[in-house]
Amino acid sequence: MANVLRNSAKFGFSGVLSQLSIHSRHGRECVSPCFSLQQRNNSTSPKIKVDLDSSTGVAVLRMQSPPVNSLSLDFLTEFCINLEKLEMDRSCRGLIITSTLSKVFSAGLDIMEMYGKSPERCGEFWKAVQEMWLKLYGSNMATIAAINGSSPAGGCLMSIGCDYRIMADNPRYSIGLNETQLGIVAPFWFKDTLVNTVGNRAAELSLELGLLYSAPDALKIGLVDQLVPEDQVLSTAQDTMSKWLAVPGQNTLSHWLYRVRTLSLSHTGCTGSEHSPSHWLYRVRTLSLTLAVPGQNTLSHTGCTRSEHSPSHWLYRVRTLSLTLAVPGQNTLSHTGCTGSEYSPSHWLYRVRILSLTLAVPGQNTLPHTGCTGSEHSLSHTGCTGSEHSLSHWLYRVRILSLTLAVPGQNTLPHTGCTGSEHSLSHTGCTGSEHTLPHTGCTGSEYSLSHWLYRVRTLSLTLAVPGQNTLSQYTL
Ligand SMILES: CCCC/C=C\CC(=O)SCCNC(=O)CCNC(=O)[C@H](O)C(C)(C)COP(=O)(O)OP(=O)(O)OC[C@H]1O[C@@H](n2cnc3c(N)ncnc32)[C@H](O)[C@@H]1OP(=O)(O)O
Repeated sequence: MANVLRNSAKFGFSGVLSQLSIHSRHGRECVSPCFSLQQRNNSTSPKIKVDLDSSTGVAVLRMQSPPVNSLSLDFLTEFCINLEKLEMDRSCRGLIITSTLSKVFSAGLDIMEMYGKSPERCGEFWKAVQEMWLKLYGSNMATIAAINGSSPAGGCLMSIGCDYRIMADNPRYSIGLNETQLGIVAPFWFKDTLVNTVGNRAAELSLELGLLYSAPDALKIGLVDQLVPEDQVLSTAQDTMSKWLAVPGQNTLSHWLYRVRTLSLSHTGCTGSEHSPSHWLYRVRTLSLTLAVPGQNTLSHTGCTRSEHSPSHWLYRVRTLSLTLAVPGQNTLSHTGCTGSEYSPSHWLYRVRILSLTLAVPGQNTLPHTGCTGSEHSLSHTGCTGSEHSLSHWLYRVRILSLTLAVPGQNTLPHTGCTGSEHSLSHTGCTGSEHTLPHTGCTGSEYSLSHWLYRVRTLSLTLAVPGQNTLSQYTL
C-alpha cells in the first residue's frame, strides 16, 4: 500500500483507490489491507496520550496510532475529545503536539475512510476533520507542533493549525499539502491556513503542484519555523512554549486577531450546533475576508476585552471596517464616523463592489486608482475592453462563483445534495458548461479544476459584501 500511495501522483486519487482494492485482493496472507486497517481503526487502545504538567500549564499530546497516525474517524474523535478536555481545563495554557512513532508525525487523513464508505459515514468523517481543525486553530491555548517525522496533507494541516512549528532536521522527512497529487482538492480552509503560513505565492504553487517539502525546504518557505536535531524536537518545543506563555495575554487578543482572518471570531466559544454548515457559511461569508486587510484591522480593537468579541460587536465593526478599508487610498478609520449621503451604505456598497471587481482580476491587481478621477473607476479601467467585462457580467459570474466556492467541502456548483466522492476532482465528470463558464476565451489544461478552485477562491471572497451574497438573490 505504501507504493500505492507513493504512486498516487501517477494514478490520481481514484487510481489510488482502485489500486487499494487490487492490493486488497492480493493482500498478504489473505488478509486485505482494508480489513487490517479497519481493525486498526477499531482498536480500543488509545490513539492519543496526553500529559499535562500542572506546574507549567503545558500539555504534551502524543499521537500513537501505528503505523502512521493516519486521521481516521476514531482517531479524530479521540483527538477532539482530548483537545476539548484541555481547552476546558483552565490550568492548561499551552499544548504541544507530537508523535510517538519513528519517522512519521501524521500521514494525514486515513485514505481508507474515503473509500467505499456510506454517505453518512463520509459526512461523519468529514465533520470530524473540520472539528479537528476548528478546535485546534480556534484554540485558546498556545499550540506548537513538534514535528518529528513526515507530515503530509492532513498531517500538514494539523501542523499549520498550530501557532508554531518545530521540525526534525532530517531531509528525509517531508511536509506539505499534497492533495493535488492525489487528484483531490484541498478544501479552501486548508488553503487559507497555508496562505496564512507561507503567503500567497508559495501557497499557490504548493497547492497547484501538490508539493511536499523536505524539512530544509519547508523552513525556507516558512512552512515550519525552526529545524532542530531530531532528539531535540520536544525539548525545543517545551522551551519555546515557555516563551509563548510569557507573552502577556497571549491567549487573547493578539492570538485572536491573527487567526480571525481565516476562522472568523464568531467561532470562538461556539458549541457544536453552531458549527453547522449554514451557521458557518453565513458567518464566514460575512466576516472572513472582510478582515483580511493586513496590518489595519487592529486599531479599534486594542484594549477590547473578551466580551467585546461578541458576534454583534464584530459584525458591526467589521462591516464598518471592511467598507472603509476597501477603498484604495482612503484606508483611514476616520470614515467610520462620517455622515452624509456620500457615505451612505448604498454608495459604499456600490463603490466597493466596483473596486473589488476591478481589483479581483488575476494579473491585473495594480493600483491605478490612486489619484484617478471618477470615470477611471469604471471597469474598463482594468484595461479590458468588450462586453465580457461589463459590470453585470462580472457581478453575475463572480457572485455565483463566490457563493458556490465559499462553501467548505462543497466547492462546486452542482454539489447540492452530493456525496463525499463528488468533492474530488472526479467532479470533472460533471457535464455541462458550468465548469467552464467563467473563462471566456481560455483554453488548455491550465484551466483545470484545481487551478480554478485555488484562483477563484481568492477571487470570490473579495466580493464578500455583507448582506449581498445570498443565494436567494442569485439562484441558478
Ligand atoms: C476531498 C478531500 C480533500 C482533503 C483530502 C485529503 C487530505 C489527506 O490527508 S489525504 C491523505 C494523504 N496522505 C498521504 O499522501 C500520505 C501517504 N503516506 C506516505 O507518504 C507514507 O506512508 C509516510 C511518509 C507517511 C510514511 O512512510 P513509511 O514510514 O515508509 O510508511 P509506509 O508508506 O510503508 O506506510 C505504512 C503503512 O501505513 C499505510 N498508510 C500510509 N499513509 C496512509 C494514510 N494516509 N491512510 C491510511 N493508511 C496509510 C501504508 O499504506 C502502509 O500500510 P500497509 O501497507 O498495510 O503496511
